[in-house]
Amino acid sequence: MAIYVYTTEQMRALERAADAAGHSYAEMMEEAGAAVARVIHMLWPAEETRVVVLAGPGNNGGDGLVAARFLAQAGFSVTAFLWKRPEQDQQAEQARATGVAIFPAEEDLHRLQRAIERAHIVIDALLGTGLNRPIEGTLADILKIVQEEQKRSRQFDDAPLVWFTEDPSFSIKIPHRLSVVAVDIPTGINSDTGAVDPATVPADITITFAGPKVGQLLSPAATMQKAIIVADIGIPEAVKEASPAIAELVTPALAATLLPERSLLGHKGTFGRVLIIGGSVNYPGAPGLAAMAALRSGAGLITLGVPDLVAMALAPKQDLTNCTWLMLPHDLGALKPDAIKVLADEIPAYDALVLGPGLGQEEMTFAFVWALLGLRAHVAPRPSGIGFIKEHATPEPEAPTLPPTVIDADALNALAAFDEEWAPRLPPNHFVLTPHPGEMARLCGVEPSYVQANRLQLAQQKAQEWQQTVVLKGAYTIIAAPDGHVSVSPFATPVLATAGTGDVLAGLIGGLLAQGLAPYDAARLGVFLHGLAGRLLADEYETDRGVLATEVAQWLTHAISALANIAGE
Ligand SMILES: NC(=O)C1=CN([C@@H]2O[C@H](COP(=O)(O)OP(=O)(O)OC[C@H]3O[C@@H](n4cnc5c(N)ncnc54)[C@H](O)[C@@H]3O)[C@@H](O)[C@H]2O)[C@H](O)CC1
Ligand SMILES: [K+]
Repeated sequence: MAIYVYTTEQMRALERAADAAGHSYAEMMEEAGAAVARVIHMLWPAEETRVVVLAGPGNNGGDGLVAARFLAQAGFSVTAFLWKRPEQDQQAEQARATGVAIFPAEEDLHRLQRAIERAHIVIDALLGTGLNRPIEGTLADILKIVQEEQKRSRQFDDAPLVWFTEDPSFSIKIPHRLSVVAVDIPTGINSDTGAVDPATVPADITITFAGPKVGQLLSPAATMQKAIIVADIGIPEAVKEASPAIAELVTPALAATLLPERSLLGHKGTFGRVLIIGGSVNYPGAPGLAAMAALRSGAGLITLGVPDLVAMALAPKQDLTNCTWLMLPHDLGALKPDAIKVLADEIPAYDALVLGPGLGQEEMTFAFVWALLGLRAHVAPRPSGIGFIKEHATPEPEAPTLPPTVIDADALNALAAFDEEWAPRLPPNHFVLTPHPGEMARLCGVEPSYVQANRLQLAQQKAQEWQQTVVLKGAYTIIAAPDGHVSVSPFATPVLATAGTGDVLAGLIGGLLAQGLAPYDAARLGVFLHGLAGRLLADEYETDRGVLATEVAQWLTHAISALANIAGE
């Protein structure tokens, strides 16, 4: 079952279409509330748990009251406070009939405060996607009460950011006393832009309906939600497939379908050869990390094309004894255009290339990148002829035809530094560009803040303009295809925010390209496995800091195994 990411308008259209197809609004609300209750019941024991539901004027409040009813029926002790919602409201009446104590919030904030002080769970059902103005007055007062109590009680710091469907594959950490569970989105988050009202209370668990709203995945909203669970509210598959969405979420099920088949009769040639080109004196480790990841991806043969002194430093490293080496011409440890001569003969033997990790930003290295990509013929420095001796001009090698290639790190900076249009000169749908926001900003000639504020749209627009797959890294990494399709990674883990993890991702995608995946699919699967490895490591260490990029590379094998198990289910 595919999960899509929606704008607020797309979500409303989807609900309209579901309603028209016979799945009424009332049924959707019923399912939404039931899902919230189900998740809570899965994680907390009913008998000992006191729940306070804060219900607002719209459908979000309705969902909350449906959840209140199901929770009361399951044996939880439930109190609901209505804000701007009549007490005779249908959902409130039904909840009351099952034993939910209901009070108007406005009239007695002290009672509300006392209830929250004694509660284990606060359900935030005040506002959902209907937010349309700044939060003030009583609503701000209510949220302040929750926030203060949350601060007093919480152990929030290391809880990992996770994303999963209603069948949780990862642990959720429950803060010691008070947890905040948001219905659909935390109140105050703009579901389109990701803007956050200062009154917003961060949620430990957000249960979002049908699919994530795009704003949830953008900054700063992404930081206001820890675990996000996508709950099915019964919208028929056919309606979902026919309705527009802004992106697709890379779910475990989707990633599993992308795993390359493995023939029993395979040999190392079957599984593809990857050539990693990078490295410089200042960054000797980066190509090594890419190679480790390519090895772990299942590719058959990995070669590192690096300056010899980088090879000396890397060759003894444990995993890298499994690689072969290609020494490339360099000046003081920086690759130079002459490297093309060596590469021209070698490249036809490879199924994929990774270009960039650790290259450095020397002018001659950029010239090498341009020449390799066929952007500009390499002009050899003229030998200083003496006297009458005739210059013997060696013919310049043509830029070799490249296999599918990952362009990463300083190779992206080389593209950004190219003084003409590079995109039209590259064969279309042949490259995966893996910029982080800073590199993306340079490539697009905009500020990094602009990239972050427009992540999804910018990646989509540029992938189409450049006719290549773009992986815009960061929390909820975006993968955009040349044909306009966009996928979003479900992972937003700080584990991966450490030096070298980008090199690991580049090598991994390269390894998947070598196994025959198309650029967009290699990128989607690579980003997923990379995030999953980080997630598994965070669970293993029970912390989301201090994990090394080498470990992320090593754990790719665990990630692949976990995913293969999902695929086998
Ligand atoms: N996704 C689905 O298929 C389903 C979603 N459901 C839930 O419905 C909400 C959206 O409901 P809606 O009634 O449109 O909006 P809200 O409940 O968020 O509230 C709107 C309400 O609040 C007023 N308002 C907006 N901003 C403010 C503000 N800053 N201060 C005060 N008042 C404000 C506005 O004027 C309206 O009166 C969605 O999130 C889901 O939870 C369905 O229930 C199931 C199907
Ligand atoms: K909410």
